[in-house]
Amino acid sequence: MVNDNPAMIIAARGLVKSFGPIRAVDHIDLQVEKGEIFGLVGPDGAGKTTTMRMLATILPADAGAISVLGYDGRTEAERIKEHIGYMPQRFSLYGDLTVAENLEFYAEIYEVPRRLREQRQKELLAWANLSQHSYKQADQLSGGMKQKLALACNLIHEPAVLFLDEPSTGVDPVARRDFWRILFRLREEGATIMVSTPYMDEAERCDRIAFTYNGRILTCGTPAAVKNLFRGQLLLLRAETIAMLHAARDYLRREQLLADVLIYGDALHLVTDDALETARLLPGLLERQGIRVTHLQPIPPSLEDTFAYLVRQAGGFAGRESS
Ligand SMILES: Nc1ncnc2c1ncn2[C@@H]1O[C@H](COP(=O)(O)OP(=O)(O)OP(=O)(O)O)[C@@H](O)[C@H]1O
Repeated sequence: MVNDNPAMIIAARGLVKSFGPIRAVDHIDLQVEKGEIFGLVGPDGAGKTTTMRMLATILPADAGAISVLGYDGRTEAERIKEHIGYMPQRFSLYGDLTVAENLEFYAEIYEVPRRLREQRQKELLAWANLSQHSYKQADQLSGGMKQKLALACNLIHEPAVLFLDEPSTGVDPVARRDFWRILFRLREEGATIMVSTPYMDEAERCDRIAFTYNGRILTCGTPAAVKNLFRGQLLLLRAETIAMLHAARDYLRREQLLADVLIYGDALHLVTDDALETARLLPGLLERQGIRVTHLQPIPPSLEDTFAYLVRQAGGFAGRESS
């Protein structure tokens, strides 16, 4: 039995999916409790979309078992579809239809009884702050409004479980915060939400996360518990110029003086066994390479540092170069 714990709203065991030679999902197990916001977190190509599509019963798995709301993914996919909302990465709003017409369209798709539609649409428009825009064509909305309308379309049938695939991609930070406020409200109302994201600030907002990489789950837990897995000490380093920062990264990587060297915007994160000793020796060492250090201090690990650490432990490279 894939789900022997009734508190688990979403459960997967041994999920596998390949596309030709590519193993997109490689034996994934996960369990999501009622009322959780659960994040599938990882870089492009990690397998988040494929996992979510299997859980939403849109894509058959090659192997493994799924249960959503106690329904079996193999034999009761139609029941699952009735009770979930699934918002794919490129969710189709109809640009030439108005906001209200889009909601009506999805009410039809989700077979919401006609007598309930008007009331639900009104509530959702108010709830998403879109009431004054209901006459506008979807194409005329801002990115954040489009995203809220897309979410509203997926809530028209009042699903108990929501699958949101990278809902914040391409949305500005203010709209993203706004969107998360809506997700928190949905959680309060009892919804269970699975959201995929490559962004660590979004991962921090989840109740629990699963770090995904190369089709596998590296670890799963609360953001705080996941950060606790980091081993080593971290230093943040800034240099006089960005060119010097890059030179420092190249030098430290070449000489393999540290466990890891990652660039984060205008700073390096240095992973070391002994932060004090590294901080004592490094400025002089870099000075001799013509690199002037302006800032060097110990910092606690972020989720991003922990992800890079876990990928390293798994023998991979997180590939984070956000400079
Ligand atoms: N229909 C498909 N045909 C062939 N390969 C696919 C298909 N769908 C996904 N893949 C491959 O499977 C792997 C996982 O892709 P997936 O889209 O699940 O990852 P992701 O973590 O959601 O990343 P992204 O954010 O880029 O969508 C990738 O290597 C991808 O190229």
